[in-house]
Amino acid sequence: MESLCFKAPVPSCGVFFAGQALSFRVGVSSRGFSPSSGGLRLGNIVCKVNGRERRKAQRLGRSQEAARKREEVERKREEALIRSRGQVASASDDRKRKYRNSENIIVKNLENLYTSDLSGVTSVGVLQLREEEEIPVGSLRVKDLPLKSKISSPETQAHDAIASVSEVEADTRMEVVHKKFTAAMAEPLTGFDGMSDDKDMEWVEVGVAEEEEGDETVEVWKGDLPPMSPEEEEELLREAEREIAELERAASEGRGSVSGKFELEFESEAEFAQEDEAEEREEDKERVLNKSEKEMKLADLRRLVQRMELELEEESSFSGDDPSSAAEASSVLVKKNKKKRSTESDDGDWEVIYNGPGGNTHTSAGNFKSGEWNSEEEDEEEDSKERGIPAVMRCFDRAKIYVKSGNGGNGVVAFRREKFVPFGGPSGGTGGRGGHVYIEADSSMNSLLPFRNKVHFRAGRGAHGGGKSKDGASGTDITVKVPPGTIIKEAGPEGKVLLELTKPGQRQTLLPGGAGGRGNAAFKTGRNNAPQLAEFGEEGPEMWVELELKLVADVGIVGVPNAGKSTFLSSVSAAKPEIANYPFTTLLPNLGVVAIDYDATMVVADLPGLLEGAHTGVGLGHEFLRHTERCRVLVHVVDGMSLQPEEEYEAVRLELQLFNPELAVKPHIVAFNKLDIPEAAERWESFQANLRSKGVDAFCMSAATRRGTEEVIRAAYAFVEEERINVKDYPEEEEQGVEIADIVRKQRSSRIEEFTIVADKHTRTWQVNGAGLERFTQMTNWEYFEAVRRFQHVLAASGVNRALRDQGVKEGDTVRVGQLEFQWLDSEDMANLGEWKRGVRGSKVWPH
Ligand SMILES: Nc1nc2c(ncn2[C@@H]2O[C@H](COP(=O)(O)OP(=O)(O)OP(=O)(O)O)[C@@H](O)[C@H]2O)c(=O)[nH]1
Ligand SMILES: [Mg+2]
Repeated sequence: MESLCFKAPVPSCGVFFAGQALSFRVGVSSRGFSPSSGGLRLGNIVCKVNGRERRKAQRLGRSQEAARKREEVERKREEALIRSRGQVASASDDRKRKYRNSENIIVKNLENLYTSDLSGVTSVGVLQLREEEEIPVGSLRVKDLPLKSKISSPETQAHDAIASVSEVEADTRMEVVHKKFTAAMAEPLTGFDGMSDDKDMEWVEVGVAEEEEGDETVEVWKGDLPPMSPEEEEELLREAEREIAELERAASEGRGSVSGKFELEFESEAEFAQEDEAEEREEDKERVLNKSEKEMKLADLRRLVQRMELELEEESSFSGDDPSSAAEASSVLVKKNKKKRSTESDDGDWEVIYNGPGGNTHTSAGNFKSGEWNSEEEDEEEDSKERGIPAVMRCFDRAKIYVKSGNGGNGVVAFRREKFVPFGGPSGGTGGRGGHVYIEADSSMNSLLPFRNKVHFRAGRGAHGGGKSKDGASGTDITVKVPPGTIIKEAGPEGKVLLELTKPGQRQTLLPGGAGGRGNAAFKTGRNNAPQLAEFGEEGPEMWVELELKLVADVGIVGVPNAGKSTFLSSVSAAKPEIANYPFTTLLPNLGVVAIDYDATMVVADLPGLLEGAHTGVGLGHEFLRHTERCRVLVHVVDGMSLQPEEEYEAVRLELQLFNPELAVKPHIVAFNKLDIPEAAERWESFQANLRSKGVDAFCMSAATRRGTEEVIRAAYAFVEEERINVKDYPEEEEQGVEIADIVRKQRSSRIEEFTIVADKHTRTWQVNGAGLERFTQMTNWEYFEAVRRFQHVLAASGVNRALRDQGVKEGDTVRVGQLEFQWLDSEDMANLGEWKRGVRGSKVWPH
């Protein structure tokens, strides 16, 4: 918003602030204006200090504060003078009165401006608001600007304005004067064309009314002015003058305040300083107090935590036979898992042992030779704190790894030098290709836990070519071993599935290694029989991939915690999962192979228990249900000791459905467990009847005594067989995945003519994108002149130069191809390449 400023010879000049350039708005909002920062000022002008001045003021610091206080005194004196003129009877804080006062001052000032001798006025200033800092002042400093002819004779105009409104009622008169004034001033402002120097500034006192927040216009107070006789006015003036004189005396003597009608105050600078220091001390004391309080609180908290930890330890040492709630068990769980021990034998076998509550141990074991296994207790603790579940559970079936295939070896420039063989010809060999990254399903692995410790997999780089036409050796390939059932995805939220390894021994190329760079022997042609250029080896691609394990099992055992799932698995297979009488004994899925009739086998997976609300994260959540997705049949073990087995059954079914509707339609067998216990046997009849009414046939068994388990297994096997016939073996899933190696190969063979140009006209940068061109740029060895020339030729032949010219590239613009940046030169003569032409063939020195 533009603002008005005036320059006038100033009949009654107000306070001067040395060196402060201020800008203001007529009718500026009073937002940010606080009475405490200066109170109601003469005329209530709200000003904004421009940035430079504000910074200056900040630098001035304390002296500025002192100056402000001096201004305060001055201001009060001004106020006293005004009041003494009879416009306001007392120095009350009443807002309405203040308002009335300021409005009157506006009119007064405007009238002054019009009626006073403005023959000396040479300019009208317009200042722009810059900083959002408002300070109230009573006077304005304006900038010198050429005054338009319209108000070059302000005397007559002002007289006219006053004359025309003299008959109007007193209260509306203000409005009219104000309007006229604004109209008169509006026009010259449009001619504003800049500001002059500070030294040309002068001061004028112009009142501006305080405006209500958000209100656009200046409010004009309407009402009766308190009538005052000339004698009263004079009396008031004399009184004010007396007090001012007294105040000045007090100030010169360095005394405190002067109490009178206007309650003026004055403090010497020394007093200011003293007061400030006292305040600071007070503040410091407060800070110290707060600090000690905080420390006390912190110590209290620490004690509380220690006590809780002790309690937790006591709690967690309860006997294994004690039944306890799920919540208790899971709270103990995290604590107990800290007692992890992991070992690794020399031949790559690994074993992780968890000391569960009640003295039970859970063991996971496997073999991997590619990865190193180290126990990282502290890391795990931190992880478990972060996510609420032990890291080992999170890392069981998920991992994120980095793979990079090897770079190709560089080609070399060499010539055959042999006695009696002049001009032996080029003999620079080609670099070897970089190593590939393979991925293989290893049946000896059953989790992705090894990837907790080894994340980066890099294949070896190809050896450089040699003289005598020797090609470099290929880089060493590496194989990332994963358990069967692993899905390999691109990292990221929308990562595509790249591969799926389901069968043991299945092996795929994940990333092919970079090609070796050609040596100069490869560039020999009829026209150039002594080429002096070679290529760099191609960089091997790198990427982050996410691994996700879905166990490959024929049968999945589901059910609530403590139903006897692990007991069932142990009774039907040779697997030895942890069995204990508390919920969530099983934290990671266990696999077991069940042999039926000697020749038929099937894999059974025992999964961690499910609770109602698992999909919202209750208990261990339903994360592990992912592993049942590949199962052909589900065995639902129902806890016979449960008070309401039917409801329990329904809850688990619902959780299955919520996780994946496909799971709910999978064939499933209901096995009512713990039939050896009389209470359970009592419930069996009603349970069976209940399920039958729903069309489900339930089995009953006692996993502990192995009674009835065979029937369950046979029923499950029948389903498995049926499914096997329906779906001939595993569907060819690996064919569906996106072969990343194919993508890489395709990119490599992409043509250099296929490119796009992205122009940033602002920075004059041209980005040329194209897989073929980028590969070519990366492989160009800039050490050789011929390579540089070849690059230029390729740019021309591929149409890049023409396309850039068509799009308006100019001399000096930046052109980027892949990772390289060039400057565009219009001349065809290749500028500094001229050096090369002067017979520096074969030099490896760039002509800088
Ligand atoms: N009497 C009797 N007890 C059983 C039977 N099956 C399991 N149990 C007991 O039930 C308790 C829990 O058995 P688990 O096999 O650990 O149960 P789970 O379903 O694997 O439990 P989570 O792994 O915690 O989900 C153990 O104390 C078993 O001894 C059974 O058929 N009869
Ligand atoms: Mg279990």
